[in-house]
Amino acid sequence: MSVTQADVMTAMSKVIDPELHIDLVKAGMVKDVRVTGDTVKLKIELTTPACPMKGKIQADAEAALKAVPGLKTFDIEWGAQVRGVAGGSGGGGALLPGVKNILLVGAGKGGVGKSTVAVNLAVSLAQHGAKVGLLDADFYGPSVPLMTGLADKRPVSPNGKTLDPLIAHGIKVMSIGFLVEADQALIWRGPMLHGALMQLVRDVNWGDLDYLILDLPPGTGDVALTLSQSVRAAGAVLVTTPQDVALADVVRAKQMFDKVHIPVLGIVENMSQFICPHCSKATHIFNHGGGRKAAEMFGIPFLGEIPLDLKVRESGDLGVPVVAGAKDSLEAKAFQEIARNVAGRVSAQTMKSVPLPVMQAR
Ligand SMILES: Nc1ncnc2c1ncn2[C@@H]1O[C@H](COP(=O)(O)OP(=O)(O)OP(=O)(O)O)[C@@H](O)[C@H]1O
Repeated sequence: MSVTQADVMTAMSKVIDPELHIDLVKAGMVKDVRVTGDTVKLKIELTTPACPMKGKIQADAEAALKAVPGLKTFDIEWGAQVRGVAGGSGGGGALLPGVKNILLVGAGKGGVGKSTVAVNLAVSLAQHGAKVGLLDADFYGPSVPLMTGLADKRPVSPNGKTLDPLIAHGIKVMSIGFLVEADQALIWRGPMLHGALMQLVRDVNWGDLDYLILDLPPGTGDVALTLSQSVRAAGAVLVTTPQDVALADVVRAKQMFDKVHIPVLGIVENMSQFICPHCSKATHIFNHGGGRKAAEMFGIPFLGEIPLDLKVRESGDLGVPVVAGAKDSLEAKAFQEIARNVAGRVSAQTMKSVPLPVMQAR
């Protein structure tokens, strides 16, 4: 009994991507199917290199191929092609045609670790193989230059009009902190802030990016409003600390994004517990579970929690994010898992807006 391409496609159409709730064939992930006798070679192209479901998809795809009658061996090549929101053209639209997905990192109030999450998320996605940019739009306290080790560097303009982003830890970086003195930015409001943000978005040579991550100022809706008028963000990640009082801030932040029609991808709980480096006992300094509670309250995903740890603070101050400097630490692993969860949520978001490709069996 000889195996056909149709048999292979039928088998693949039974494998469901658990994040996207759609089968691999309908999602256009199955490519280059070549059958030779009782052997098949094919490529499965995931929607992000940081796919949180790769293990499950791989196991299910292999089981489906093993069940094809007459098929003895198979060889799956794994790849990834990040898709963009806005009907596939990418969330950057006409303003940033090379940018597929714009992700916002926000918080209801300052000091909860929003910049720390934005930097580690960006570096972690790049470590998975994605092309990533990080734009520090926290005009009132830009900390990205310090956290990426670029505090004493300045971007250059090769043509006198646009700026090249700086590069650190595999990501492109731009910050208002590279361009103005800290006390200058503090007084910006309304039109000035709008103008400065648009410059950082439009007049920087971002090039082709899978993800452009924006570190937003805490609390304020000004930046989110400006962005929602010019680009289509794939969604926002909300950072909170676990205490009950932080819940009120998360509610405010969620309402702000709802108002400007930016979907909230999920909540990250930072400083969720302190693990004693001597006895490994967990202490819930700021309580525990507030982020999860907020996520349940809104019916949005809980993306994960980061412990309170000296390494996270020290690595931030040293300009080497913990996912780069202490890859195997508990904290880095927590950030990596959050990055995969975010990438998965973005893929699900793009599926809602991308017309599904027509699969052509060869
Ligand atoms: N999980 C953590 N463990 C230890 N220190 C942390 C952790 N997360 C953040 N920090 C530290 O807390 C301080 C504030 O973090 P960060 O600048 O990321 O917060 P933020 O919410 O962006 O603040 P702001 O909006 O005011 O700029 C930093 O010194 C950072 O290194």
